[in-house]
Amino acid sequence: MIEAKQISFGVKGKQILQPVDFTTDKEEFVVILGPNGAGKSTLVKLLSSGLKQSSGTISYYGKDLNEWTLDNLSKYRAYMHQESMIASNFTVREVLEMARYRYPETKNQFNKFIMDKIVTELNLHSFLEMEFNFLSGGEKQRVQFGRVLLQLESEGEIQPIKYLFLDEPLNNLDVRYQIELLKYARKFVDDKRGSVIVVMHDINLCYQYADRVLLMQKGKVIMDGRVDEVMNPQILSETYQIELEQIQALDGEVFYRHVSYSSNLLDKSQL
Ligand SMILES: Nc1ncnc2c1ncn2[C@@H]1O[C@H](COP(=O)(O)OP(=O)(O)OP(=O)(O)O)[C@@H](O)[C@H]1O
Repeated sequence: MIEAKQISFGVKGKQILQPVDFTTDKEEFVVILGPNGAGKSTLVKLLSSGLKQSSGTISYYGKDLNEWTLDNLSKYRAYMHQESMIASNFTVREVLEMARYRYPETKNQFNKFIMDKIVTELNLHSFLEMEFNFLSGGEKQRVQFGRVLLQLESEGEIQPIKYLFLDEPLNNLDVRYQIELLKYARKFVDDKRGSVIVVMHDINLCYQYADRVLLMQKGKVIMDGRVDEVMNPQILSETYQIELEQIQALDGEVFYRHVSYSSNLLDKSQL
């Protein structure tokens, strides 16, 4: 369980995140959605301990974050950030092996097993021996996703719920790998291995994969609820200041699109 009470963040007198409560106590796929600069990455950094809140408290499984050692916390939550450079010439294999660094007690046999499994499932074989920094943007994202998954793997019992924080993980991925990553993250939740808390911009993919959505605007969480409650087209249109409509296909699939310019949204004299 993660419980954040009235957490906020400010810097040099500028309030970047207004006080917010956030609790998650079951396996769920949570998407943090909102316009650029809304405070999404800031919230994810605070919740994953990548940044210290200016006020409020955060606890994991009832224990305040301040009381956790990094070594211990790393086994329960992993954070994939937006920037993918690594300040050294490590190979992809070394980057992945580093994720197992906090499991010295785990037998090498399990480390090898889990590494082979994730490398195969994410199709990373072909660049294992390449220098990480020479990979393309999308390839780096796939390796980083593998790294955070490896970080959370432990032998035996799955309990307690683990937390996978992903900040814009779809950046640079082609459409195949966007879907594969989201399916993998969804399976992580459905297999009861943990919760996924992800910042993303694609509202259609958000609707397809999320259980719960936190909608942010101007440093505030303006809605937090089930995906179908939050992703009301009127609310989304107001938040993004662009007219969006929800379409239901014949097979029942729901998707969103921008109301076309043939509507009265734009001044046609400018076209
Ligand atoms: N350390 C900082 N110092 C000053 N301003 C900051 C700092 N961190 C974030 N900000 C500002 O706070 C706002 C929120 O930033 P944040 O990265 O959380 O937004 P975001 O919703 O993730 O945006 P995007 O969708 O563009 O990635 C932005 O205007 C950003 O410039």
